[in-house]
Amino acid sequence: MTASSRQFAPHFTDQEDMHNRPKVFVTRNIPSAGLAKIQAATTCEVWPERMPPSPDVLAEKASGCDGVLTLLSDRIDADFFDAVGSQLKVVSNFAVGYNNIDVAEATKRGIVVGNTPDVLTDATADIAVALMLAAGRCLREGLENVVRKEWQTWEPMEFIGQDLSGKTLGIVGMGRIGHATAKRCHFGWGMNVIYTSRSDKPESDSELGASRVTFEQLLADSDFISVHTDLNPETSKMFDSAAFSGMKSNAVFVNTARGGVVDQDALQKALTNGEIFAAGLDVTEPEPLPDDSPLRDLPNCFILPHIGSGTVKSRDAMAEIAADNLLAGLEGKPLRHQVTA
Ligand SMILES: NC(=O)c1ccc[n+]([C@@H]2O[C@H](COP(=O)([O-])OP(=O)(O)OC[C@H]3O[C@@H](n4cnc5c(N)ncnc54)[C@H](O)[C@@H]3O)[C@@H](O)[C@H]2O)c1
Ligand SMILES: O=C(O)[C@H](O)CO
Repeated sequence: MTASSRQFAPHFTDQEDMHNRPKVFVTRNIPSAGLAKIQAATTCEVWPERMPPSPDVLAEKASGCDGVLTLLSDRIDADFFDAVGSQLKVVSNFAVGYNNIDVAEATKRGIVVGNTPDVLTDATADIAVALMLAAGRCLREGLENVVRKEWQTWEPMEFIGQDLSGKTLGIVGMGRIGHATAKRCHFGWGMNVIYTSRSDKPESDSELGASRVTFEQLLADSDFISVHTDLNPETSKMFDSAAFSGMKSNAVFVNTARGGVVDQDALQKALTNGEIFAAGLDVTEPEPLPDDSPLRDLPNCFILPHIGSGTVKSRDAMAEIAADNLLAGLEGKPLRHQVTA
C-alpha cells in the first residue's frame, strides 16, 4: 500500500456492516492498481462490458451512488446529476481531459471532480512524436503497400516524406504534454519550437529555446503542428478551413488532444487538395470515427484509436490516482487532483 492510498482509504473493516460503506459505480473495468482500492473501501459495482453504458443505463446504475468513476466516453451533465441524486459527492474521471463533464454544474451542486494529470504525459507525448513520424514519413502508404502485396521493387520516387531534423515544430497548447512533445523534438531532432498558449511559458523558452507566437504565425511557419490544448469553447473547431489554408503545403498536422478541436470536413479537404502534406490523429470526433468517414480512406491520414495514454505504467498510475480521488471525495478530503470550472 502506498503512502497516498493509506492517506485516502476510508477506515472500513471487514466486520463493519457492508451497508455503511459508500456506494459507487465504476463505469468500466480499470487496472487493479486502482480498482482493488475502491473495492476494498466501498460497495462497488463495475460495468462489466466492453462498450460503455448508454446515458440512461449509466444514470440508472449510478442512481443512489455517493461517487462515480467515469471515462472520457461518459457524458456527465445536469441530467445525469438529476437522475443520480443529491447524495452524489464525487466524480472521478479516469483521464486528464475532463471535457466530458459539466464541471460548473457539478460545482454548483457541491460535487467535486477529479482527473489524472502528469502520469500520462510521457506516454502521450511519445504517441504525438510517433504520429509525426508516421504521417510525415508515409508509413501508412508503406505498410499498405506491403500488406496488399504491391511491393515490387525499391522505389526511388515513392514513399517520400518530410524530414523532422532541423524543421520548425508548432505546439498549440504548451502545457504538460505540449512541453514533453517539444522536448523530444528539440533534443531528438534539433527542431526549432514555436508555440501558442494562454500565457507565456518561461520554462519552455529557457529549456527549449522556444518562442510564443500568434496562432496565424504558428500556422504559417510550422513544418509540423502538434495540438495539445484541452477542448474548451475557445479551442473547439479552431482548426477550420482558414487554419488549414494558413499552413505550409509540406505541413504535417498531428492531434493527440481532442477530436473536437478540428473541423474534420476542412481537414479532409486540406489533405485531399494538397493544402497540407499529411495528418496524424489519435483522437477524432466522434470516436470511433464512423465507418464511412472519408478520413479513414485517405492514404495521407494516419489514425489511431485514442491510445495516447496506453502504457502499463500510465494506465496503472491513472487507475491509482482515479481511485484516490474517488475515495478522498467520498470522505470529504482534498483530492490528489481536483479540477475547477
Ligand atoms: N490522446 C490521448 O490519449 C490523450 C492523453 C492525455 C491527454 N490528452 C488531451 O491532451 C490535453 C492536454 O493535456 P495536458 O496534461 O498537457 O494539459 P495541460 O492543461 O497541461 O495543457 C493544456 C494547455 O493548453 C493551453 N490552452 C488552452 N486553451 C488554449 C488556446 N485557446 N490556445 C492555446 N493554448 C491553449 C492551456 O493554457 C495549457 O497550457 C488534455 O486536456 C486531453 O484532452 C489526450
Ligand atoms: O485525457 C486523457 O487522459 C486521455 O484522452 C485518455 O488517457
